[in-house]
Amino acid sequence: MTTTSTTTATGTTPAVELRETCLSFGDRTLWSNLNLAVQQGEFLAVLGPNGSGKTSLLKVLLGQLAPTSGSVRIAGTPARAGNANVGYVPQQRSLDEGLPLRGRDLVGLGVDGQRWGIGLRDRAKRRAIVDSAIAQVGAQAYADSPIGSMSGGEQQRLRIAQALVGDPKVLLCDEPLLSLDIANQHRVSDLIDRRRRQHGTAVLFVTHEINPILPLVDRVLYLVDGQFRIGTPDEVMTAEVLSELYRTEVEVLHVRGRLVVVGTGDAIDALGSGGGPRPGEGVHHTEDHA
Ligand SMILES: Nc1ncnc2c1ncn2[C@@H]1O[C@H](COP(=O)(O)OP(=O)(O)OP(=O)(O)O)[C@@H](O)[C@H]1O
Repeated sequence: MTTTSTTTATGTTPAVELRETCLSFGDRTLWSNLNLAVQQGEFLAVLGPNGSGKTSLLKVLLGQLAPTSGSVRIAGTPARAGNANVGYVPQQRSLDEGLPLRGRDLVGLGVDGQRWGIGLRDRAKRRAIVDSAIAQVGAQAYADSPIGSMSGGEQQRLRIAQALVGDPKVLLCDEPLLSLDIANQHRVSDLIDRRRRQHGTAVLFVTHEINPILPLVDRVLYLVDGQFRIGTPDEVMTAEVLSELYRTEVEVLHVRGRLVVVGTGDAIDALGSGGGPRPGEGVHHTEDHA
């Protein structure tokens, strides 16, 4: 296993670095020989069909899952659970309406779980940190309301505030736009984009839909059935590359600045890729969530 971290041409340590990483469950390999350095402020979209290992990759970076082999570093140190350098926006679950938790309490959980402690003398500092995180996502108007009474978009902004409250170097987002309308998709993705530009936070953004974030994406990691490709959207989102990955003929159309990926459901099912796209989705990336 590698023990040292590389530096880039500009002398900075990558925010995320995987070297010769492999993840297997039993005889199923999700990926192997994965080499990836994500730089500070870089926006990496992680794409792939259901079951291809996107969430598992985030779990490896969170230190919740050990890779089968290879090394995983966050800001130069081995990945480990509870790392203050990592902020995490989990897959959206709708929060229980009866949950006795205000928006600011949810954000505060991010403080308590990180480096700040909860002693009495820290209260003023803690409040200032939480207020600042709430302001950064523009959630002041509803931060004192019960979380269960908020809309999906409002809840999602507060989840992002929770993930950012410890000022992490890496932000991991698991389908953060799911079930949001287009206006809220834009608000949430703009927030994340502003953060990485202003603070140099690296973003790994798992999604089934690249179009809502296409203008923000520096590179794509596309996982399919044990294979992967890494490159700019122009390099990876091509008929040639995706047909090779999916092992079937896939077309990529450019329609009014959007990418439309077309394949047949039958052919995708035939891949046996641990699930494939959801019923009726084809190869996905076809429409925004409306
Ligand atoms: N702890 C585990 N033990 C065994 N198999 C697992 C474990 N965790 C995940 N898997 C399997 O690994 C595969 C990848 O799961 P993962 O959740 O990473 O996929 P995904 O790409 O995020 O899928 P989706 O798009 O549906 O969220 C799945 O087939 C899953 O059942």
